[in-house]
Amino acid sequence: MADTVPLPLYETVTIRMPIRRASEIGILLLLITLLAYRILSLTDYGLAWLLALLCESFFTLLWVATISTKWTPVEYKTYPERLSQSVQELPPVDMFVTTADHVLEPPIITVNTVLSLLAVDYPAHKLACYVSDDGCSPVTCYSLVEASKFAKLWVPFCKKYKIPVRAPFRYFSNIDHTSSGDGSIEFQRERKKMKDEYDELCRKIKDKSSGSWDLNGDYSVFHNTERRNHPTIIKVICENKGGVAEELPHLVYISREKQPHHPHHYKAGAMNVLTRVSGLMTNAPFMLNVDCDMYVNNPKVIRHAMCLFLGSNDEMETGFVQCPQIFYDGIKDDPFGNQLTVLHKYLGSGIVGIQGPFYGGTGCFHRRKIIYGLCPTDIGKQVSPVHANLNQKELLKIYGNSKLFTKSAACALQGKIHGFRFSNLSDLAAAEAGVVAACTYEHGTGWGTQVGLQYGTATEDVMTGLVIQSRGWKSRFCSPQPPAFLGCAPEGGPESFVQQKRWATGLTETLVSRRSPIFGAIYGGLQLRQCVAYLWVLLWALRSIPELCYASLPPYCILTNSAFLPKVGEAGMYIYAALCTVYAFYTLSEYLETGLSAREWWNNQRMGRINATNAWFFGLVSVVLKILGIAEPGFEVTQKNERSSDISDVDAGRGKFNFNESPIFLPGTTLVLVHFTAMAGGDRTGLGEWVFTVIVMICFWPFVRGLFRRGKYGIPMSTIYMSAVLTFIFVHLSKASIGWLRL
Ligand SMILES: O=c1ccn([C@@H]2O[C@H](COP(=O)(O)OP(=O)(O)O[C@H]3O[C@H](CO)[C@@H](O)[C@H](O)[C@H]3O)[C@@H](O)[C@H]2O)c(=O)[nH]1
Ligand SMILES: [Mn+2]
Repeated sequence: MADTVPLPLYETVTIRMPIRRASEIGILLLLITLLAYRILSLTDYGLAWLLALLCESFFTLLWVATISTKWTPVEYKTYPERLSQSVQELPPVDMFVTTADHVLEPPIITVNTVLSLLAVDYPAHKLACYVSDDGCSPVTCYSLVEASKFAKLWVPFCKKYKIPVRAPFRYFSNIDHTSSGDGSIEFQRERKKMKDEYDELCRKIKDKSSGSWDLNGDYSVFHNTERRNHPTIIKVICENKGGVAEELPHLVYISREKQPHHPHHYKAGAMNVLTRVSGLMTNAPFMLNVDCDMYVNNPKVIRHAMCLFLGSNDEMETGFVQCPQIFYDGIKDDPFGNQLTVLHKYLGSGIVGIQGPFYGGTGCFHRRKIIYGLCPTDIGKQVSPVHANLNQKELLKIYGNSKLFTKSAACALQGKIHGFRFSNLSDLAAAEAGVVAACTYEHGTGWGTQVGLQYGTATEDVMTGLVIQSRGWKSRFCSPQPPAFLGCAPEGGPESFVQQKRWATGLTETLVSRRSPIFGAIYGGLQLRQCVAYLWVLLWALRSIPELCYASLPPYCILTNSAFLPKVGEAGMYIYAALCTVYAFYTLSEYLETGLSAREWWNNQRMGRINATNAWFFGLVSVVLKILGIAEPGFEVTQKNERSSDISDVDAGRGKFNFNESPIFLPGTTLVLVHFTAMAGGDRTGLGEWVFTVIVMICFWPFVRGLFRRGKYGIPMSTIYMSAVLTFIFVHLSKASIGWLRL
């Protein structure tokens, strides 16, 4: 019988969107026509006209970057059921979960993520789950110990009945999981038992979280520890000693050493410790990284990712595999614009079609050797690939002073899957793992620069992905149905801003660093269009300047009786109106095509303006302060809430815009006050400026309302006073500028 060729593990699907492309070019032509019109009539108008020209030039460049990024969208279809024909043995995977604060990130959320990982549909003896706790919390550790006991019942139950969602809080919530189980009496009985056991687990965790408890026995190591000052604590909670596929994967708790004056590099530092400890313990060739709030929603996810890794002949094609970030229990119509559905769909699939998706920090599978700094050109070489011909001494310098670890790293770099593996995790935990988790271990080594996740940015994910792609690696996107992972998006208000500000800070830090995509494209292996795609994202914070400026032009014009828009009846007005109309329909159609509402489109447009002028602006400010050496930006963790879908949005007040004392709300409040002042006491000017003012006011409606409310839904008086002062200065300067310009 002739050998049958195994079917491909994945297919590449090119998405064609001719109408979209035509509209994108149409918008570009309108933008260019508008710029030309502005330049030709520059001498007839004043300062406002020139500022508008500068802002619109910036927007046009961004649009060019948008078109380039969206131009060749691609999708992958994976076939995990074909793996058994093509692959003799599935490779091991080390799974990392990071948590940082048991108050902001309640342990039950981390527990659910861990349970969903332990229960994935993959041979258990090929898996190990490592949890990093930057909060050094005995409650988190206790929760994991209790969770591992529950897992002994939960995992077999999930596998026996092919439960579709293996995070218990979701499975037991009111969401319809009718397809699960076989409906038999036996199933009903077991399900009831699971539910009782899970409730008991929740109760135990809640008890420990609410009261103080005697830290004795297993938990005495947490005695006298502080978040920022404690020795390394490593606990092997569960060990699959016999290497049995049907048992549970290893589960290890790690709280790395912290000392007050040692930088710990936030999540990147935690991930690097996880990489090293797991390198000593299991050294799997693939590593999966999830945030504590991102549970596995598709139990076959590792198999889907393996289709992409193992299905292509060239390793260079799949340096890492990223799954989309999708959020559960999003608020209806996405009032805070933080679900990013449309952004991921259109811009995301465009990037997938260039050099592959960015590393998004969670839901990502890496080849271990890539995190160790391997370049695609060095695959298969015997020596360390960071620089060719490294001897043991130089290796120790890059990877740190642990011979055992460098040995394990050398195995990983050379692609020897089982080259190095300890049989007894617990013995090892006491010794070498403690060494590599110490806070001084990285001193003078390549961690955070040459190897591991990158330091020096609040968005270590984007920068690390950029460094990998600058070395010439490509990445792949894994988007199975149902979605691979689901996570928490901030509830809105201040938290959402904190996150946007952190991202804007981190992206700007990356932009101005020596890792900048521009260098990556000139000196490294970053493709030109990939570089443009990175720039599109990294320019977020800088966008705040033209956005603020553009939004201030109408009140400026009303106050000074000047114009930044063509008058009604002039040719320029038609260009401008056509541009706005086509752009609005183009963006609206993206939402409707994705199955989202027009309301969501509007909410996202509005939040786009609000985020850019407030959170992104402060992101920029924090980078400027960092460069001036005044303040170092940190990593503010966002609050996660355990929700179940039966909370109604209205009851919980979700979706309502709330404020706090943070200066982040200053620009928005000032803009609104400036517009009010202009409307009340401005000179006459063109219709366009007035229409624009009304549009800005509608965009910033949450701020307008916030002015007249008190409590958490109102803008604090201190912010309003500050904004009033800024408004006074703006009005004064605007009036004064008339005189200056005449001189
Ligand atoms: O000192 C720290 C700070 C944070 N974290 C963890 O980092 C993850 C992300 O923190 P979160 O507050 O949820 O931030 P998000 O903005 O939701 O995270 C996105 O953006 C981050 C970069 O800003 C990436 O690190 C994340 O992977 C990505 O999901 C969480 O698991 C935290 O526990 C740590 O382990 N140590
Ligand atoms: Mn998060």
